[in-house]
Amino acid sequence: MTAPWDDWNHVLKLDPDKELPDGITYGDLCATGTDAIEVGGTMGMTEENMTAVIEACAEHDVPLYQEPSNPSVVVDNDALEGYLVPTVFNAGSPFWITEAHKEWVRLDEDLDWERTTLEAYIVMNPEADVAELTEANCDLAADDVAAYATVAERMFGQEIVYVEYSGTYGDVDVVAAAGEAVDEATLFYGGGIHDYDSAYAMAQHADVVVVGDLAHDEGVEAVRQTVEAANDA
Ligand SMILES: CC(C)=CCC/C(C)=C/CC/C(C)=C/CC/C(C)=C/COP(=O)(O)OP(=O)(O)O
Ligand SMILES: O=P(O)(O)OC[C@@H](O)CO
Ligand SMILES: [Mg+2]
Repeated sequence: MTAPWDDWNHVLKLDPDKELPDGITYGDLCATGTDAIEVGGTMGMTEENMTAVIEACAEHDVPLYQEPSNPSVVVDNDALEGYLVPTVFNAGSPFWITEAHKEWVRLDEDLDWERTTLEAYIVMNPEADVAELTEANCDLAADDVAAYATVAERMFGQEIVYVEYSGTYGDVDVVAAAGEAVDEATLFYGGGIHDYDSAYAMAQHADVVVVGDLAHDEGVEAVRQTVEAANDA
């Protein structure tokens, strides 16, 4: 069975808690050629700001996914293609591995399984909000990350493995090791991609590169270059 992300090279992650650069619209960002948009972030998420970004992107022709950071911000919106729900494999607290998910299932009587897929995160930047929140053990060598990727794919049947360096550019050798380790799963890489070369280098090893802050800090042309690199790699 094929999933949409099997065909993706590039994802744009928009943070509802961050502004866009002056003169740039969500429509401009949707038109960069990215394969999909994920709406999410760690801090400052609300149903209201999530919905505002989803609605702003809805009229543009790009697949739209919510990446909820906790069960209370999951929004029901027809514009969404689906939900990409993190689980953090190297979290220090089980809340971020399965407990938040248990609460979601307990409280949501009508969970949309058809449109819900997990992302098996391996969080690598100790300075990132996501690392602090989840108390992630980021002290991992390339072989640790590769082994986590295998655990995610082979033992937990995960479709998406996500090496997350949010806010900083990662170690290419680590991403390469994860790339070697996965077979059927789709490998996402995110963190610090800021131009053609940084996107191209990671896209050599990851199936999908995720670009976040660049959209908020630089804007359309910079994002477009990362799309080009992801497609060239
Ligand atoms: C069960 C449900 C519906 C949700 C739980 C989902 C889980 C386990 C979330 C934990 C990890 C998390 C908060 C993911 C959000 C996506 C992410 C990693 C965003 C990047 O965040 P940062 O760049 O660290 O934070 P800011 O950009 O917001 O500062
Ligand atoms: O914001 P950046 O550093 O591009 O990271 C992208 C994404 O992986 C964040 O979850
Ligand atoms: Mg961020």
